[in-house]
Amino acid sequence: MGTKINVSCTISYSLLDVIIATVLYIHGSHINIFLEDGLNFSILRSVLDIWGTALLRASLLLGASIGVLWNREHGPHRLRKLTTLILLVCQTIITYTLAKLLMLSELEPLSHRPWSLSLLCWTCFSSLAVLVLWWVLGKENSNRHRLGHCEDTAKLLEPDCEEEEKEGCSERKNNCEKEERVKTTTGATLGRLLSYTKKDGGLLTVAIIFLIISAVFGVRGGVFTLTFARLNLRFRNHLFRTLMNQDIGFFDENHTGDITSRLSADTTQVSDLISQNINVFLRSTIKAVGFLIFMFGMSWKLTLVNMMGLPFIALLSEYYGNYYKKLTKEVQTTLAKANKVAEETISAMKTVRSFANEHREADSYYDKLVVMYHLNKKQALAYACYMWSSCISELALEVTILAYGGHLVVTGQMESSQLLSFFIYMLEMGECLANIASVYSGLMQGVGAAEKVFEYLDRKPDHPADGTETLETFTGLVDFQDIKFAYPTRPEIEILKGVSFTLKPGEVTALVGPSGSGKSSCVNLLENFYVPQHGQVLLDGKPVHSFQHGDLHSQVALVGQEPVLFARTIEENITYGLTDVPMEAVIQAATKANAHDFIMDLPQGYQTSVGEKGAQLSGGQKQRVAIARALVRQPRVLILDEATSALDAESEHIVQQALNNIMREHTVLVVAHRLSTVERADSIIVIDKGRVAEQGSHGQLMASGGLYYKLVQRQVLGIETGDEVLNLSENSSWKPDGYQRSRQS
Ligand SMILES: Nc1ncnc2c1ncn2[C@@H]1O[C@H](COP(=O)(O)OP(=O)(O)OP(=O)(O)O)[C@@H](O)[C@H]1O
Repeated sequence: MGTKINVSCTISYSLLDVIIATVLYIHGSHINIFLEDGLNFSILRSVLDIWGTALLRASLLLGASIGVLWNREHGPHRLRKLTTLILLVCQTIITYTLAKLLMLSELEPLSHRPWSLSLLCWTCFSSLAVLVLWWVLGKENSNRHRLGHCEDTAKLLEPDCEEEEKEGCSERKNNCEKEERVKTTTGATLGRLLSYTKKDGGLLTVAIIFLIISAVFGVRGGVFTLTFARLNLRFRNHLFRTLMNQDIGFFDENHTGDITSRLSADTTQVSDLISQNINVFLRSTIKAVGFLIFMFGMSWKLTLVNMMGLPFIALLSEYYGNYYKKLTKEVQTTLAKANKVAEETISAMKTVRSFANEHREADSYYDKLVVMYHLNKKQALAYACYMWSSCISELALEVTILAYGGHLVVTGQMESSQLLSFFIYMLEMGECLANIASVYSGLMQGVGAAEKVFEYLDRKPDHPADGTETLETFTGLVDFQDIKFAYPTRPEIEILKGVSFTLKPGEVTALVGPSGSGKSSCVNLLENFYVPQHGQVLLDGKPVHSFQHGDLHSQVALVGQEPVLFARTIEENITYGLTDVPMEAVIQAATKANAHDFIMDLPQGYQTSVGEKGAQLSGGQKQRVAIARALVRQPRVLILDEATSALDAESEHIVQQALNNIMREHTVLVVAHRLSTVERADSIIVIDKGRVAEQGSHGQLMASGGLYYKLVQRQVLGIETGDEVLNLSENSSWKPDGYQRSRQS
C-alpha cells in the first residue's frame, strides 16, 4: 500500500515538473517553437537546455518508480545503491542552472525575463525534490527487507536446522545482527553521541552563545572541554554498566583485551576528537556563514560562482570521510587485538618466562602493530589525497573568481575595490572551509570509534538478570530437572545430556566423575551463569532465573575451583558485594575458614592488601579467604567446587573440620576429587559424559562395583602401583594427588 502511494506521488510529481517547466519555458522563451529554438540554440539566450533537464528528471523518477513497482523486493535496495550517482546528477543540474543564471544576466537584467528566472528557480527546487523522492522510494521496504533477512537466518537456528548447519547459521545470524548494529549513519551516530550531552544543554548553550558573540577569552573552549569531559564520564559509565549486565557467555566469546580496548582507547578517542573537533567545526562554520553573507551583499554573481564548487567539494569530503571512518574502525579493531596480546602476556608473565617465550610474544605484538601501521599509512595517503584535491579545487575557484570578477569590473558591473574586498573575504572563508575539512577527518575518526562502542552499548543480554522472586523463606531444596546444556560458544556440543538430581536441605552431596564430565557445568547452571536449553534448575520449586539477582547470590554461595581475589584488603575481599558487615562477622567467617590466624600474622591484619588477583597470598591462603567470603553471607546453599584442592594436608584437615561443622546448616554441593571429602557425603552423584551414571552413598556405590568403584580403585592403585593407573584410566583422569597427600599425612 505504502509503495503504491509513494510511486503514484512520484509519477504525479514528474508530470507536474514537466508541465510547470514547459509552461515557464514557453512563456519565458523569445522563440515559442521548440524546434526553432533547438535549431537556433544559443547557450547565452535560450533556456531550452534547462527545460530539457525537466525531461531528464522525469525520466529518472519514472524509471525509479517502474523499478520499485516491478521488483518490490530488491528495487528499493538498488535505488539506494544509486543515490550517490543521482546526487551527482542533481548537483550538476543545479550548478549548470546557476551558471545559466549568470549567462542570462550578462545580456539583460533578469528582472526583464521573469519567466526564465522562474524556470531557473523551479529547476533548482525540482532537482532537490528529485533527491527527496529518490530517497523516499529507496527507503521503501528497507526495514522490512533487513529484518526479514535476519528473521530468515534466525529461523535457520530453529531446532529443525541441521546440526552441521547450525554453526554456519549461527555465524550468519551473528553477522546479520552485527550488520544491523553498524548500519547507523554518521549523522545518527553523532546525534546519539551528542544525546549524552542532553543533561548539559545549559553548558552547551553557554558555549554556543560565547561562540556566536566571539567573546573568546578561552571561555568557549573551556566550556566545550568541560561539557565533553562530562560526556566522556557518562559514555564510559554507560558502557561499563552495559558490560556488567552481559551474560557470562558474552565474556566467553569476547577477549578481555578487546573489551578493555573499547572501554579505554575507543572512548578516549571519541571524547577527545569530538571535543576538539566539534569546537573548531562549529566556530569555522559560523564564521564561514558570516563571510558568505558579506560576500553576497557585495556581489551575488561572484558568490554564486563561489557556491557552485562547494557541493562537489562536499561530495568529495563525504567520500573521503566514509573511507576514513572505515579505516579508523579497522585501526581500532587491530589496536584491540594488539591489546589482547599485551594483556594476556603481561597477566601470565610467569608462564611466559618459564617457557622462555618472551621473544615470540613480543613478535606477535609487533605483528599486530605492523598491521596497524599499514592501516595508518593508508590513512595518511587518503588524507594527503584529500588535502591535495581540496587545495587544487580551492586554487581553481580562486582563478575562476578572479577571471569572472575581472570581467564584471571591465563591464562596469562591479567596482575594482569591491572585487578586492570580495577576494579577501573569500580567502577568509576558504580558511574556514579548510578548517572544516581538516576537522572532518577527526570527526569521522571519532564517529568510527563511537560506532564500535555503540555495538557494545546496543547489545542486549540474551538472558537478563531480571528475576523478581525473593528467597526469604528458602529451605535450600535444589532440583536439577532433565537438564540438557551446551555452552553458547560451542552450541553444537551438548555437555549435559538430561541430568536430573536433587540436593536436600542440610545434606552434603558430592558430585564426582572424570575430568570434563560436566561437574563444573552443573555448578554454572546452579549459579545462573548460563541458561540450559532444556530442563530447569529449581530452588524450592521455582526456576533459578526467576529470583532476584542479589538475593540468589546471597543465598547460593560459591567457592570456585580457582578462587579469584581482588586487589583490595582482606576485609574488603571477605565482604565483597555486601555493605555494612560488622567486623565480628568477618572474623567469625575467617575463623570458620581457618583463615583468621594467618590473617592476624600479616603486617596489617585484615587491612592487608592481597595484590592483583591475590598474588601476595599463597594458594591455600587465597582459598581460605574465598571460603570466608562465602561463609560471611550465611548462604542456604554452599557450593564448594574443589574448594580445598590448594590446601596443604594440615590446613585441609582443619578446613574440612570447619566445613563439617557448618555443613549441617547448609545444603552443600561439593565438587571434589578427594576420597576423604566424598566418603563423608550423604549422597554421591557420579557424572560421566554429561549423564548421571550412578547415585548413592559411598558404601552403596562401592558395593555396586560401577564407575565410582573404579575411580576409587584407581586412587588407591595410583598410590601403590603408579604404572597401573595409566592402564585403568583410559577414559578418565581421576586425580590422585589430594588423596595421596591426605594418606601420606
Ligand atoms: N565456557 C565454556 N565454553 C565452552 N565449553 C566449555 C566451557 N567450560 C567448559 N567447557 C567444556 O565443557 C565440558 C565440561 O566441562 P566442566 O568444567 O563442566 O567439566 P568438569 O567435570 O568440571 O571437569 P574438571 O573435573 O576437569 O574440572 C568440557 O569438555 C569443557 O571443555
